[in-house]
Amino acid sequence: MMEYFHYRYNVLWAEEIPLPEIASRFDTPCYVYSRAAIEHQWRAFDQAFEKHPHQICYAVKANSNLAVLNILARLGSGFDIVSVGELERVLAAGGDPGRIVFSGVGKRADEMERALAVGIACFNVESEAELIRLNEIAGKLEQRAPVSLRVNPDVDARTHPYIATGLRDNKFGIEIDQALAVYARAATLPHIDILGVDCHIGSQLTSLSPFLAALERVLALVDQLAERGIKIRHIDLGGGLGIIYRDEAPPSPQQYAAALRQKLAGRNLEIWIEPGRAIVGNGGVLLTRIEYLKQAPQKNFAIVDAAMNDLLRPALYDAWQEIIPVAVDATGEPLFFDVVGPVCETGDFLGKRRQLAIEAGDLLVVRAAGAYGFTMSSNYNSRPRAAEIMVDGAEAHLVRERETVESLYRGEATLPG
Ligand SMILES: Cc1ncc(COP(=O)(O)O)c(C=O)c1O
Ligand SMILES: N[C@@H](CCCC[NH3+])C(=O)O
Repeated sequence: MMEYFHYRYNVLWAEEIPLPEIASRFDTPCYVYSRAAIEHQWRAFDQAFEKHPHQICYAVKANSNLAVLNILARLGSGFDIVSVGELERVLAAGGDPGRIVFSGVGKRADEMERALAVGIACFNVESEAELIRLNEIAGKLEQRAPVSLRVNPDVDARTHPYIATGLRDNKFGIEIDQALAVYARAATLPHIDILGVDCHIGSQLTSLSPFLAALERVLALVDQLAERGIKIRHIDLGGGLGIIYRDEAPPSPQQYAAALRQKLAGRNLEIWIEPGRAIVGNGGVLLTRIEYLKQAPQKNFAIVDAAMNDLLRPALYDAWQEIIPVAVDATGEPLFFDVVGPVCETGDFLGKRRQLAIEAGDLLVVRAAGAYGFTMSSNYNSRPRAAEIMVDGAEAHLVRERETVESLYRGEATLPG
């Protein structure tokens, strides 16, 4: 009798829909998400701040599937966006514009206009030039733009260099030493309303100390601003709390929130945060089928139907994500395999040297793929993007169709003549 994979340790899937059933209904590769897991994580953050005034602005870039956004909107979540595309997705999913913060170093004029028109909660402004542009556009619309300045606190997040954002060398934010001057300028601008101070130091952080170091610097700035008559209502500490992929031991949302609450005790400051990965990362898997096994004296390959275009993290960051067979009745000797996709790049792998007892045709899951999985996927090698499935109790819903091959060239043209 075939037993079906279901989740172990840190993931909370109440559901037990057999993944082979999902694969045969929706085909592979596909992303499978759990509503229960996503809701559980959002609530964990929300409850952990207890009575301290707070706002959880989920970072849409981690997973922008409409069903995911809708689940969070129904919980009353805020959203952190970085483009007008993300803004429209949040609105389409029923998100409240009054709970949206807009981050990013390169906001275009049309993006600012649209965000002002729908009445977002706050722009996290990343440079003086952006501030000036926002003031002009808000003026044209006869509005005042709500603003935090994103400061770069020069704190080492101790994460992969590609996803560390809070060091002086990174492109993000305004150097904290210059922040006072930029706030003073902002205070003179007629169409800018100063609300807060923002920072985000990086992603997949596995210890509290960089968050606390950044918060201390931000609080010192808040005090200096108060001395100059500039009142700050909230601090936005960004996202970045890490998850378990392998053997990391990140703080829980409870530990994280408790540490922040302690630092903010006695201050009249709301805390806003922008977690992405920690809300959805462990709420999703990538389901893929083995096309071929290729065994050689030196090396074995499991060639699967998902590839770097579906899940880029291993190729881009050398990220390790657990890969396990769906069926747990495997017989046969486990061997070491590189699990690779069909894309024509040597860097196209999902995992290296994984000990697996598998056969061609078997299903595998890549775990912790709910964040930065589908959202970083591409059509490289003209591969259609995978389907996305949401498991909700005893039901599995198709929440984004697999792309068709025809959709890959819709809107393109050959030259006339
Ligand atoms: C400004 C900003 N906020 C929030 C996030 C979300 O980060 P994470 O998914 O690590 O929580 C990011 C990405 O690192 C970001 O750049
Ligand atoms: N895409 C990255 C995280 C970057 C976060 C965006 N600021 C990852 O998969 O880990």
